[in-house]
Amino acid sequence: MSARILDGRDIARDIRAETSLRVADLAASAGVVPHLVVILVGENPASRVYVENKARACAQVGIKSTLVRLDVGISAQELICEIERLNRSPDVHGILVQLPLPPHHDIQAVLRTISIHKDVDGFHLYNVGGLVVGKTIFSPCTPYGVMRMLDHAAIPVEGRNVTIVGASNIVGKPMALMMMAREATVSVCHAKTRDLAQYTILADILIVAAGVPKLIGAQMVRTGAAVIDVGINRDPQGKLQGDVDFDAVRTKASCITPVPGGVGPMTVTMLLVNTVSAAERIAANATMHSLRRSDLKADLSVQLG
Ligand SMILES: NC(=O)C1=CN([C@@H]2O[C@H](COP(=O)(O)OP(=O)(O)OC[C@H]3O[C@@H](n4cnc5c(N)ncnc54)[C@H](OP(=O)(O)O)[C@@H]3O)[C@@H](O)[C@H]2O)C=CC1
Ligand SMILES: Nc1nc(=O)c2c([nH]1)NC[C@@H]1CN(c3ccc(C(=O)N[C@@H](CCC(=O)O)C(=O)O)cc3)C=[N+]21
Ligand SMILES: [Mg+2]
Repeated sequence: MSARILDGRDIARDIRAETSLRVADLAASAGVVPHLVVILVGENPASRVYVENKARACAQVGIKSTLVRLDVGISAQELICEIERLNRSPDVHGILVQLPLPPHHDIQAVLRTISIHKDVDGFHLYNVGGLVVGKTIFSPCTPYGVMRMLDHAAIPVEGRNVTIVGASNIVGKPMALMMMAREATVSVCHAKTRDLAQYTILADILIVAAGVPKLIGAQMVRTGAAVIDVGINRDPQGKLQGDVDFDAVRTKASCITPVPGGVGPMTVTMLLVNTVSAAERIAANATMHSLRRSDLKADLSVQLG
């Protein structure tokens, strides 16, 4: 068997085309251009690549994007002030703080400062909690992108065994919650899991987000499984690879995502989708209540919260 390749760039292209139409509608109906602000603290080279990808993708669909670069030594107070300024700005619809942050910042405290209505990463405590009870405003982009890939490929989720390798706040845990919401049977593995293979071999859908090259070999995969590789690992030559031994596993899986060109482009695309949704929600609310600019923030929390 040779697995069908799930092409994230191809699926992303279709979703971006729909997203461009939503951007055009919003301009026509409300005169609003969706605007994403990305905050980058310090000089992490990997973060720079991602941030550039995001800016390029925004431009493609007509979303305005602004990069706010802050010095690595910025204080927690200054960072929080900057976020509060963006929360109040009526022409900003999405705010993303690129992770990781320098170690002297309390990431949860920073993320909680972002208005829940502009939290296009879905990382605010409110949106994380919303995932548990089925009431999020924004779903986190990577797990949301994985769901959209599976749906696009008509891979059923309900009642299936889903194993997730990796339990981070930004990928593994929200992925597990989204899979539970779709009535999958979910196992979540992490670095302390004993005998990883006994869980991976059960999976109808195996999702890997550990950051360990070639963690998953063919012998760990059930024949006919769908294998989703979230991992991004850069070798010393700068070449990207995932967490799955692609050449070995593709002979056993029924479908598999490549790296690059799999989940990565979907993540960026879901950020675009969330940013347009944010702009649509804010524009609708502004129209409904004819808000004065200075009242925007307070009113949103009452009317939409
Ligand atoms: N394609 C995309 O769009 C994105 C890709 N990524 C990539 O996905 C990977 C994971 O990212 P992220 O979740 O942020 O990473 P983290 O480092 O925050 O989390 C990694 C998780 O994997 C677990 N883990 C580490 N080693 C093993 C192992 N040998 N066996 C089983 N589990 C293990 C860790 O366990 P423990 O909790 O016990 O430490 C942890 O839960 C990275 O390669 C990252 O670059 C991330 C975001 C988006
Ligand atoms: N606040 C925040 N939100 C994030 O969503 C976030 C973050 N911080 N920190 C880092 C991780 C990582 N991440 C990726 C995004 C795009 C690709 C991507 O586009 N990958 C391309 C290749 C990119 C390349 O060439 O390096 C691909 O897989 O084809 C990968 C990884 C988002 N993250
Ligand atoms: Mg197509």
